[in-house]
Amino acid sequence: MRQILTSAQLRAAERHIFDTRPDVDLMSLAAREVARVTDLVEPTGKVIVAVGPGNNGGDGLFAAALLAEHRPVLLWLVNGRAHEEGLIAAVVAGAQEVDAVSAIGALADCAVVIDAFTGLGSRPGLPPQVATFAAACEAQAVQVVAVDLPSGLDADLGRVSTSFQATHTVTFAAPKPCHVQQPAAARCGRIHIADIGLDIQETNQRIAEEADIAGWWPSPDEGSDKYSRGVVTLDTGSESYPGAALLSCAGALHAGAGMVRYTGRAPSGLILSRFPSVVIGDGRAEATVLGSGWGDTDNAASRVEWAKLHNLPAVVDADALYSLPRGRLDGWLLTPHAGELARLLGCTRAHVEAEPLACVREVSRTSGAAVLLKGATQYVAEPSGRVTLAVRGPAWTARAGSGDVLAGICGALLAAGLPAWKAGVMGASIQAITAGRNPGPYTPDELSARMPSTIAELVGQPSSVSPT
Ligand SMILES: NC(=O)C1=CN([C@@H]2O[C@H](COP(=O)(O)OP(=O)(O)OC[C@H]3O[C@@H](n4cnc5c(N)ncnc54)[C@H](OP(=O)(O)O)[C@@H]3O)[C@@H](O)[C@H]2O)[C@@H](O)CC1
Ligand SMILES: Nc1ncnc2c1ncn2[C@@H]1O[C@H](COP(=O)(O)OP(=O)(O)O)[C@@H](O)[C@H]1O
Ligand SMILES: [K+]
Repeated sequence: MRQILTSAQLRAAERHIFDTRPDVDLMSLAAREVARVTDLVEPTGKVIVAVGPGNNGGDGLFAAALLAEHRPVLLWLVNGRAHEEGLIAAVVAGAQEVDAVSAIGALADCAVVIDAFTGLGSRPGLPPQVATFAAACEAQAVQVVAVDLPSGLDADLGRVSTSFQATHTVTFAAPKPCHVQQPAAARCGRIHIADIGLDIQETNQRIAEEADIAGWWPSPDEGSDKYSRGVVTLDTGSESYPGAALLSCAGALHAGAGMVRYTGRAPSGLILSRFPSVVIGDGRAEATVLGSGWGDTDNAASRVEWAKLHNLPAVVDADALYSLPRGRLDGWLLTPHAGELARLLGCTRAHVEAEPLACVREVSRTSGAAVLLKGATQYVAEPSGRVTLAVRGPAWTARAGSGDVLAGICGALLAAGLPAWKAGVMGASIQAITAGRNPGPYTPDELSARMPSTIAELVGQPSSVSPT
C-alpha cells in the first residue's frame, strides 16, 4: 500500500526534514534520481533539459550537472532565470545553454528530454512556447522524463490541462493525486518513486499494489470447506437482463466463492446450463449481491430491505442503489459508476468526475457503507473518510458487463469474511490486474474465466506434493 500525498503534505514533510536534519540536501538526492532514471531510459545521446524558474528547475539543473559529465546536455532556461547554484553546477559540468528555437530544432537528434519546468508549484496549463515544445516532443516521439510531474498538471488533481506527455516521471517520497488519478495519470508514463529520506505519515488517501491483493487473497487451506470459504447469494439479473445474472455468477465463481446461490429472476435453466455448480434458491449465506441487471423492477426496495432485516452484508449495484433502506449500512458495499453516484447525490456526472474523492466520501459518510466508485480510476471510500484506490488496469475492461462481473467478485470476497472496503478494493484490483495480464478485447465473462490463473500466480502457492 502506498500513501498518496497532496502537495501540501509533501511540503510539510520537507519542512520537517529542513527543521530536524538541516544537513540533508533534498535537491541533490532528487537530482541524482532524475539523472539515474534518464540514463536508464537512454544511456547515451543528447539530453535537452527544459528548466523552469523554481526548485523543479533546480532539480533539473543538478541532474544536468551529473549527466553532462558523460553525455551532451542542452539547457533551455524557459523564463530566462533559474536556480542559481544549479545553473552554475550544470554549466561548469559542460551543459550548454540554448534558446527556445534551438531547443525545438535539437529534438530531431535528441535521446531524452527532461521536463523540469514546473513541479509541485505547477499551475494548470503551459505558456505557449512550452506548450509548443511539449507538443513537438510528443509529435517526434521523444522520450520525456518529467521531474516530479509532467509540467502543466496540477499535482493535487486528476484533471488534465495542456501538459507534457511524459514517458517516465520521477517523483519523490510518494505519489501525488495526479500520478494515480485518471486522466492525469496517463500523462505521467511510468512512475518512479524515489526515496529521498522524507518521513511519510499515514494519510487518508492511499493506493493498493499487487502485493497487497496477493497478501489479502483468501486462499483455502486444509481446514477449508465450502461453507467456511463463504456462501454468496446472487439476486441479480431479470427476465429483461438475464445476462447480468450469468456475469455475476461468473465473477463470484471465478473469485473462489465456496458456494454460489442464485435467487434472481433469470431462468434457472439458463444459469445451470452455464454454471452447474450454482445452487438455485435461498439458503444460508454470508453475503448477497443485489441490483445488477434488475432494470426497473417494481419491488426493488423490499428485496434490498430483506438483506438488511437478515443482517446479510450486501453488495448493492446498479438499480438497487436507488432503493437503499433507511439506517446505517455498516458492512455493506455500494458499487456505483459516476452516473449512478451523481444520481445518489443529486448532482451532475460532470461534478462527480471533477470531484471524485469528495463525492465518494460523502456517500460513504452518509450511508455508513463502503463505496466503490467504478471507472478508469476506482476509489473505495470508508465512512471514516479514508479512500483506497484500487490497482490500475487497462481500459479494455471499459465495456458493458464488466460491472456485473465485478459485483459478483465483490460478493464472493464479502462472503469470505473480508471487510466491505477491502472486498471493493480487491474486486476492482483483481479485475484490473487480470485485464493487464490479458490485454485485448476479451468479453467480461472471458476475462473472468482468466481470473483464477491470475489469482494462482499472485498467491503463488506451489503444491507441496511432488509429482512422481
Ligand atoms: N517539496 C519537496 O519536498 C521537494 C521539492 N523538490 C522540488 O521542488 C519542486 C517544487 O518547487 P517550487 O515550489 O519552487 O515550485 P515549481 O514547481 O518549481 O514551480 C514554481 C515556479 O513555476 C512557475 N509556474 C508554475 N506554473 C506555471 C505555469 N503554468 N506557467 C508558467 N509558470 C508557472 C511559478 O511562477 P509564479 O507563480 O511565481 O509566477 C514559479 O516561479 C518540486 O516539484 C520538486 O521538483 C525537490 O527538490 C526535493 C523535495
Ligand atoms: N477507462 C476504464 N479503464 C478501466 N476500466 C474501466 C474503465 N471504465 C470502466 N471500467 C470498468 O468497467 C466497469 C464499469 O462498470 P459498469 O458501468 O457498472 O458496467 P456494467 O453495468 O455494464 O456491467 C467497472 O468494472 C470498471 O472497472
Ligand atoms: K516537471
